[in-house]
Amino acid sequence: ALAVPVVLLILSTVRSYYRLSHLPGPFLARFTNIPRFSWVLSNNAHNIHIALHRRYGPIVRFGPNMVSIGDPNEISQIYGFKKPWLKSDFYHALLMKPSGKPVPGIFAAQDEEIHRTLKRPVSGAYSMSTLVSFESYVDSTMDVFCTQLDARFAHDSKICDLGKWLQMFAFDVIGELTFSKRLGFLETGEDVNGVMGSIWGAFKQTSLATQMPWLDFVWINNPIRRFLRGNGVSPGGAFAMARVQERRDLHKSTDKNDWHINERDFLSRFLEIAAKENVPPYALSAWASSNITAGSDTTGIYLRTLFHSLLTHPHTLSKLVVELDAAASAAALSPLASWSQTRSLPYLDACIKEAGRLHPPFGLPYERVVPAPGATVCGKWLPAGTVVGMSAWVAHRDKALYGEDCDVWNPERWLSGGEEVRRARENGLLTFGAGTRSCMGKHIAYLEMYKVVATLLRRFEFDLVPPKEGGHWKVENRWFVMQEGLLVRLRERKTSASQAEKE
Ligand code: HEM
Repeated sequence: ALAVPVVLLILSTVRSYYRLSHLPGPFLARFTNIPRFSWVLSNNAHNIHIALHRRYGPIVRFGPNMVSIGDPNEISQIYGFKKPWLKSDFYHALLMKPSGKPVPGIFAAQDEEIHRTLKRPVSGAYSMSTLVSFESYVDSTMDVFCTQLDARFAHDSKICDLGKWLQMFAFDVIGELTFSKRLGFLETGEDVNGVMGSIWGAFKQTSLATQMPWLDFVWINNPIRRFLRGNGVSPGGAFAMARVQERRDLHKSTDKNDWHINERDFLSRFLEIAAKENVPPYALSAWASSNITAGSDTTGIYLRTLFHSLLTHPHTLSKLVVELDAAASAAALSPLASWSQTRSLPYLDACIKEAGRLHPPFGLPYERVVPAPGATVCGKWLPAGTVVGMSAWVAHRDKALYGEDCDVWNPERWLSGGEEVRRARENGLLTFGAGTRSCMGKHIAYLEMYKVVATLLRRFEFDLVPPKEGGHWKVENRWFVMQEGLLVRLRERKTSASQAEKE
């Protein structure tokens, strides 16, 4: 009786082996997903992926049905706007399943119809033109951030875990923008209710399931394990839903017929849309929680890379500080830097681009499915149904595009080479994804980052704490490429502006 399934298994393995046998790659990966699962388990998948592409070339077979692409020229075919290729089952593993059943979300939706239904009504809220209306929320959080750094660390040589504080800033900004309420991390200096810890804990498991989506059923979301651990909503989701309820109660208790209870935060926009338009019941929670999960850690990781790179390359830090000081002396940069002021600082812009290139926050390929009848990618035919993906880490280390020194921090690369080269380099960036499913929060993330980097570097001086005092820089890839060990000592800078303010 066992013979039939065994024969079927052998036949299907042989068939899947031959479907893509014309592609190079590690031998075992032709038969099983275990290698790519183990790369993620090692916390170092991004570096393994880069090494494999350097060995085998721009197209590498990562699994029986998974192919990784490294050539930035293929971005438009795979992710383009014309006929977008659908997201693979990688994303199924990421869907929230509070009671076992997946709840659709903008980020992870595989079905184009569901994605459109969720995205269309709210996309205007994320556009460049809406951005300025969110600026005051970033300002109020930056103000708290600076006050806390000043009070806790600037007056003695106490060690500050700047990496943790940048992450807390990124979460609190999103709380402000979305709900007009910070999560309270900056005020307390702590991960209130374990929101940050629980997201990272979940990613440690789901990142593994993305490589073998059936694991999600047999292990992570196995009904027996779920029963044992209880259903429960994540602390981040609970925070979001509590804010929605609060706002609804407030709305009921006022006679106002609109949702503009306090300015125009995201929640007021979401509730207004949900009241006017015919949207599915899960839409509101999908919108309210996606800002926290997609927009907080990502921005925190990006900021850590930026500060770590500047502090380990002091000549680039000095150059940036000179640019900021010159702008301030020309009255073109306020103590709480404004978005419009920071947009005209070319070296700041180059540093921000370079941080996103060198250490993109997402560290696994963005997987898509080749549509019928198949497609030629990097000169090789891929039959319909093949899963292909590009990792930003691999694409951003394309030597032909970014230069021989692409493994190291060099903001100057964004200021040299002429307009055409710069444009091609920008188009090769996958930091925020590409095409129809690219990041909706990109402008918001830039708004936060340009402002906070300029503000902090004008106000404080930072010294890295050396490894012998605990400053061990450590990077762990579980889809988010998290860092640890950005420890600093800081003090207020004696700029002419701060002197004048004191006098
Ligand atoms: C530096 C910070 C950020 C980075 C690096 C980043 C990166 C990305 C990437 C790579 C994707 C596409 C992933 C894929 O194709 O699988 C994405 C999608 C998305 N991001 Fe971001 N993101 C950032 C900040 C934000 C912020 C601040 C928000 C919200 C306020 C946000 C909301 C979203 C949403 C809703 C999507 C799904 C879009 C769709 O599928 O249509 N992100 N992000």
